[in-house]
Order: sequence, then structure tokens, then C-alpha cells
Amino acid sequence: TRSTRPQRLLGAVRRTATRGDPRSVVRAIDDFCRHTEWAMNVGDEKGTGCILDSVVSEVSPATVLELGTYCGYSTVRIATLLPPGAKLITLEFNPDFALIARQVIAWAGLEEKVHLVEGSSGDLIPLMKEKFGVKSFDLVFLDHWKDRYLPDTKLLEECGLLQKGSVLLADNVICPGSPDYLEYIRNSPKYRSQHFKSHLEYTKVEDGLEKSVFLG
Ligand SMILES: Oc1cc(-c2ccc(F)cc2)cc2cncnc12
Ligand SMILES: [Mg+2]
Repeated sequence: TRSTRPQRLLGAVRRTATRGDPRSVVRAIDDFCRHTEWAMNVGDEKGTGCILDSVVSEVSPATVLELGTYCGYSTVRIATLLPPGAKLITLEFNPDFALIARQVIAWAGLEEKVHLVEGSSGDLIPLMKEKFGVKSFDLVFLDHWKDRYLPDTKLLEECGLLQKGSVLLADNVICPGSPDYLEYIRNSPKYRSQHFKSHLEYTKVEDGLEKSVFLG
């Protein structure tokens, strides 16, 4: 039977990236998606130049939550920039994506820094403290279903998983878009938000990331 897009993306990583070299894994995925087959990775424009990399470096988080692993592209991007001892927990609902992402993360040699958990964010976020020993997250990267951005943000608040200074970074707030999330986060006195215009990965379509600092 025909392979899936994530399987073809993993094949490109195995063929062209060096084991244990996360930057070569990121480059292999970007090249594959730009020249062979588009895939919904945050990409090199929203990744490198502007925002994801600079926010991670600026926050230098000890604990990161990523919502939506897909093939592990942003997982590898973020984990590469983490200080020693830092942990990244990434949640993926789709078991086929999770299986590919585990192999991409392993190829990059980042298994020690990354804990991939399969399941729905709505079910897993309330378990973060008791099951994963997380006190709070310094950085949350929202990159999953757009209609889960707002409920999951409220859940993080209710579960006491955000502290003063915690940063939420949301992908795709323009395309596909998450209007209810933007409305809430930009008008809530609990957050200070900033929008970074960019483009949908590997295209000229308008998109952007929203960075919001939790004020406690
Ligand atoms: O970065 C993303 C992009 C798109 C997407 C797909 C199709 C299209 F036409 C436009 C945009 C979907 C996503 C779902 N989850 C996480 N990230 C995503
Ligand atoms: Mg995205």
C-alpha cells in the first residue's frame, strides 16, 4: 500500500540527515517539504529567522510543553535549543504521527530531552503534575488543532500549570486561524500578547505566531 506523508518525511530524514545531528534533521525536513512534498511543520521561516528559535533562546525554559508533535520537526528545533537538564513534553493525538515522531527525535539523538506522550491534550494536561512531576511550564508551544487552543489554555490555567512569566507561543493564528483564542488572549488582563507576522510554512500565504506572557 502507498506510504503516508509522515513515512516519506521520515525516509528523507534517514537518507539525508546525520544521526545525532539535530540541525541536519531540521534541514532535511525543510528541504523535503520545500522541494518534494509540503507538510505542516512550523517550517524554517517561522522557525529560524523570526520567532520559534528566538523565543526559545530568550525564555531558555527548564520545562516546555508542545501541543501537537506531528513528525517532530518543532520538537527537534526546540529541544536543540534547551539548556542542559531541561525537559520537553510533547503531546500527539494521532498514533501514526507519534510513531514517526519518535523515530525522527531518536535520529536527532534527542530522546533524553524529549518525552512524547500519545493522547488528547484535554485528557493529558490535568495529569501533568501527578504523572509527570511538572510544577509549571516556562514555555508552551501550541501547534495542534486550532479549536483546542482556547480550551487547553484555560485548562493550563485551571491546573495551575502556568506561573508569572510563562510564555505561550501559538502557531497558525492566521492560517488556519484560531480567532476565539486570539480574542481571549488579547483581551485577557492575565496576558500580554505580541503578534509576529509570517507566512504559512514553505508558502507565501499569510500566517503568524502569537506570543503571550502569563502575568499571574
Ligand atoms: O502549521 C499548520 C498548518 C496547517 C495547514 C494545513 C493546510 C492548509 F491549507 C493550511 C494550513 C495545519 C496545521 C495543523 N496543526 C498544526 N499546524 C498546522
Ligand atoms: Mg503549525
